[in-house]
Amino acid sequence: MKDYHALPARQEAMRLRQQLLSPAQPVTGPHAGHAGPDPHVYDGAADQALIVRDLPAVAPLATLIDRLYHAMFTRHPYLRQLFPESMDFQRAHLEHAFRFAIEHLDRPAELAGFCTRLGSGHRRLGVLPAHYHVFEESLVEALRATAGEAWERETERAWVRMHRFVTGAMIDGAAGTAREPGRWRATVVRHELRAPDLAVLRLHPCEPFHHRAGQYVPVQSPLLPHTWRSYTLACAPAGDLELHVRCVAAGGVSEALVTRTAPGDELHLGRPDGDTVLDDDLDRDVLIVAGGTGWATARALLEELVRRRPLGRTVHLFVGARSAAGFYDDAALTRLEARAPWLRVTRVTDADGPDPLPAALLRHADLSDRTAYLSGPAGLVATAAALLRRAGVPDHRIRHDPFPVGPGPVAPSGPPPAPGGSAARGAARTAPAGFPG
Ligand SMILES: NC(=O)C1=CN([C@@H]2O[C@H](COP(=O)(O)OP(=O)(O)OC[C@H]3O[C@@H](n4cnc5c(N)ncnc54)[C@H](O)[C@@H]3O)[C@@H](O)[C@H]2O)C=CC1
Repeated sequence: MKDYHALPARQEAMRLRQQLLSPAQPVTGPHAGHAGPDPHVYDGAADQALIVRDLPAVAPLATLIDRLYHAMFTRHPYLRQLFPESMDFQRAHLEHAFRFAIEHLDRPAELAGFCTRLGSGHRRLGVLPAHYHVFEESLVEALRATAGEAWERETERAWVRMHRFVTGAMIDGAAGTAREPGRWRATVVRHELRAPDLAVLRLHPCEPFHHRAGQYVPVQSPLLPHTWRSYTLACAPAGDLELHVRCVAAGGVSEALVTRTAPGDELHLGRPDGDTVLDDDLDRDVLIVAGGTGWATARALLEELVRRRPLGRTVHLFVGARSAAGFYDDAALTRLEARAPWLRVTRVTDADGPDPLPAALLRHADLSDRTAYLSGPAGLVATAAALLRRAGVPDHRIRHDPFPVGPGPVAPSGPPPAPGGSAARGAARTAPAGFPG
């Protein structure tokens, strides 16, 4: 039955992909009719140079994006219903996605890999390949309206090629996962308030759901249609799922999950993602640094380590909270400690002095020869990553999730603008996907 649905979806994706990449595919306006980029020979560096050169003509990107959405919803009003009521988060994400694509255009293989994953994840949003064409028309309209008379058509063609390159990879990603559901349903089976602003939720997936320890998952509550936020799953794969959610602001998904969700409610989950996972071969000691609800990642990794028994290896966990009461899941940590003789735990609170987690790390004699997993507030992750790099840990052995979306300059090449300097390249470090909370 699943195959029955997967086949037409795959055929439709292939047809639209071919159409998008076809030389005969018209682009709106008088300069229509250029070839779309072949992903294998695409000269992203040349397009990047053109786009970056003429970026001031379409700046600020926020205005360009306003015009793009305006054009899209004017031409196709039905598309508005695919988006959340407030478009603020969406606009910020799209701006970040543009910056990310432009910055990575001179590394097409890396960009394509990222977009393939993004496309798989976008299936949960109900995005169809046909929507990408509508988006392209709206993009071109917005570019022309923003740049005015001075607009270079060659630069426009570079934008269109970039868009087609990105969407081609996204369509491939969506087609490659067409056998999976685009989203999963999960029932809340337990909801515990561990602090007035912090809840631990236990979820029972209604369909088979596969993730790896340390990955995050986009979550949608029926209380906020079309709004998704990512949370790290605080468990190794073993049936039910656990989320640790701190409510940071009113009106968002976190508030809905903490204050307005109860057992019996149904949530939607997107495809799990993230590279903060254990290597297949545990070939060196492990260091885990977790602050606040970043403990969710640490707990998942530790559960997996207990299952795999890292013989001959040690694992050192540095876990931090603002105060002793902030160790909201200490019973679980104590249980894990009892089962793991190879585990050493250092608990710190802000009463231990300024920047207690980084300070505790510095006191730890040897940081160099290990694989490190970092999770929690972005400032903490950036500081810890910088300390580890200074201690000689190579980038590919410093694992953490992408930093939250934020504005930044578009640079023609080099690493994404992560706080604390260049970041590990094994995974996307600043990314248009939602940052797990
Ligand atoms: N996969 C991941 O990386 C995950 C990230 N998070 C993020 O973690 C954060 C957790 O927030 P809370 O629980 O409110 O944490 P919190 O603000 O209560 O801080 C927890 C610990 O981190 C330390 N810390 C905070 N900011 C720091 C900084 N700039 N530099 C050095 N140390 C710092 C504190 O001293 C404390 O020990 C949220 O922003 C959430 O989005 C949460 C879960 C998973």
